[in-house]
Amino acid sequence: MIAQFAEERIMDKPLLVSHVKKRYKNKIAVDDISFSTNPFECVALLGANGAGKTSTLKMIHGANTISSGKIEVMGFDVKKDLSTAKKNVGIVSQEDLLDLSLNIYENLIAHGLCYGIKKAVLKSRTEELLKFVDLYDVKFKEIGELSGGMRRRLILARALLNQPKLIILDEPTTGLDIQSRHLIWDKLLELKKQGVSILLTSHYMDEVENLADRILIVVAGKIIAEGTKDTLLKQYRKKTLEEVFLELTTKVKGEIDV
Ligand SMILES: Nc1ncnc2c1ncn2[C@@H]1O[C@H](COP(=O)(O)OP(=O)(O)OP(=O)(O)O)[C@@H](O)[C@H]1O
Repeated sequence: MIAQFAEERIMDKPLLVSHVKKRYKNKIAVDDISFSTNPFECVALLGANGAGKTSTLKMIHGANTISSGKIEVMGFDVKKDLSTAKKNVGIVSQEDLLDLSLNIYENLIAHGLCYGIKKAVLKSRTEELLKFVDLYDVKFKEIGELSGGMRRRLILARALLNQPKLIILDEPTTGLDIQSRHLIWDKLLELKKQGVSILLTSHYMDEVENLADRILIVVAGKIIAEGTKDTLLKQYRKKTLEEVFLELTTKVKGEIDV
């Protein structure tokens, strides 16, 4: 079991984002957004290029400063206690930052040591995770030899080393073939069943439909719609999520452009 919920107190809200803004000089990239995630739940941020999704994720794991508002990860305030908050979240970002001089196994061990995981625990956890992401049989392969799908699964394993109850993924399957995408989806669904809370961004409607229990549609830094796929279809009287997305993003973007 990756996340040991049975033995630990389950946080009500693994992630709490409250009235958060991100400003880059004169540009407001994230404009007063609020949402939370629950254990056993996957929430998807859906938005066009430049909507503010990555900026939001970066603030959650401390790669971006928070211009205003509050973010809590497992109850830890990211502004006040970033290092503890970071230990409680697994990150699969667009930049994978793997060490090319180390093989798969060594990359995980090196990352675990940086997180302060004790060597004996780290070794067994690494082996367990390599099996979980189906990389055990190739654990001594160099990073340069890996396919895109293998790389993503390695990054997922790396994100899980500290047994986080919240994982955030920025476009986890972009550029992968359909088999590789399904492999990642299976792993994420398994984690969700174990109680992990997942926040992801994606441009793929099928990915969002497969994984997300709740969808937040982001336009120009604001959440303009939120719901399950079914509630969104009903509310906007559409047959597909893509139609809802297109209507909302085209209409609102048009209003903003004027
Ligand atoms: N470091 C930065 N400095 C200045 N502006 C930035 C910076 N990072 C992002 N932006 C701007 O903030 C806005 C939101 O960018 P962000 O990357 O968060 O969008 P996104 O929804 O993740 O887009 P994509 O789907 O293309 O990844 C964009 O207008 C972008 O140009």
